[in-house]
Amino acid sequence: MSATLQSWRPRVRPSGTRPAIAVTVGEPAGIGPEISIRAAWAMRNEVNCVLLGDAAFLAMTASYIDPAIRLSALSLQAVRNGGLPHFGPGAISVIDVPLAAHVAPGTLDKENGRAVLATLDAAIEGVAAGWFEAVATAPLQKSTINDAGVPFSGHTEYFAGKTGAAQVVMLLAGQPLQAMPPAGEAAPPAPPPLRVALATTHLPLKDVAGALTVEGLGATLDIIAHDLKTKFGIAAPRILVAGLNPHAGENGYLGREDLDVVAPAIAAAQARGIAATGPYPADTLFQPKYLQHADCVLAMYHDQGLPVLKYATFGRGVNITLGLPLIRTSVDHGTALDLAAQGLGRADCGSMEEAIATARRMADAVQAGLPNSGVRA
Ligand SMILES: NC(=O)C1=CN([C@@H]2O[C@H](COP(=O)(O)OP(=O)(O)OC[C@H]3O[C@@H](n4cnc5c(N)ncnc54)[C@H](O)[C@@H]3O)[C@@H](O)[C@H]2O)C=CC1
Ligand SMILES: NCC(=O)COP(=O)(O)O
Repeated sequence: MSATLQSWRPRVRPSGTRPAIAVTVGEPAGIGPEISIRAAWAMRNEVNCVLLGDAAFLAMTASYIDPAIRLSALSLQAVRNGGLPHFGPGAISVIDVPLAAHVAPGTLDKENGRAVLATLDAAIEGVAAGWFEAVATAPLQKSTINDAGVPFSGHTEYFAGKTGAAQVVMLLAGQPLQAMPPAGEAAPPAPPPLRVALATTHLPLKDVAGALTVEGLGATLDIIAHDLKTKFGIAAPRILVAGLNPHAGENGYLGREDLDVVAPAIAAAQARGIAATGPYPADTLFQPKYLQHADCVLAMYHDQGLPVLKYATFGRGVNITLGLPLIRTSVDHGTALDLAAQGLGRADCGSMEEAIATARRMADAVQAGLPNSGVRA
């Protein structure tokens, strides 16, 4: 990727236009193509979703979903030569990134692994070139990319590597579901959105403790505070930090990391003006009485934070990569090969719609911070 950091500076959105958001359609044998098409079509009046994937395969899929859906295909070279055309909302734009092999829904084929990666590369290229304001990614199958011969642990790490980001943070966010009130009673106020960031991402559990350092956690807290301000419009983000060990280490009797690493990182962040507190025992941290006074929880590892978030919000959650020089959001679920194998119409596209809507809100917040921008978040 040849883009310099300067070239990531977003352009001012022309007034009256829809933001262009790249949507990578993910693993072709999974539900990604279907939920990408459905979400792009449902949201076409607010967002110009540009699908990145195999144009012929997407056209066939769209025709089975609903013959009324219109797609306009472009070649990547045409966009490189002439920029992204300003189509209206009557059709979804597709930039053709051809697959190598026929797709059998539900059945993985490593022959297509590199084509999936090529969609990510095209999305990154398009943001650097100013075609897109953000990227929303449908789920891909990490194992297929590895089977295709490319070591790959996730979009998060891949986008970090390709954009030269020194450190990134995975954050999942969603609106918790509320129980229905008894008949005749008013519903209580909606809870605030739950945001859970991770200090470590796709790492075997045995390696987590060794990966936590005072400096690394400090950089993670800096990224969360910075991006919640600039991309979410939260003026002074409040971050609750979970401990690593049971009971946050029980004063050193259940592990020293909370005393020796987590607490000093929090103290140093506080000295830099960041409203971080903790470490709190993770098992009791996720209670409304704490969460209502917080903008984000920082969990120490993947399965400490994400089961809580997904239990509360599955199907409407969004995965956001902080610390990148671009906006990248994704769904809260995987490729659901089991559903894809059964045919179209089984997958819920709520999380994909929320990923696109979140990317749009973040793009609006960035636009609101640009000089000469008329857009307000
Ligand atoms: N953003 C991404 O690219 C992500 C990719 N993955 C990848 O997906 C692959 C499969 O992961 P799994 O752990 O099997 O999780 P999965 O999310 O694909 O499936 C878990 C269960 O949830 C259901 N499910 C998932 N999405 C659904 C939807 N939209 N509507 C209705 N039901 C849905 C599935 O049918 C299955 O029963 C792995 O390779 C994993 O790495 C997982 C999470 C995120
Ligand atoms: N559990 C989240 C996940 O696996 C998604 O990872 P990424 O592909 O967004 O890095």
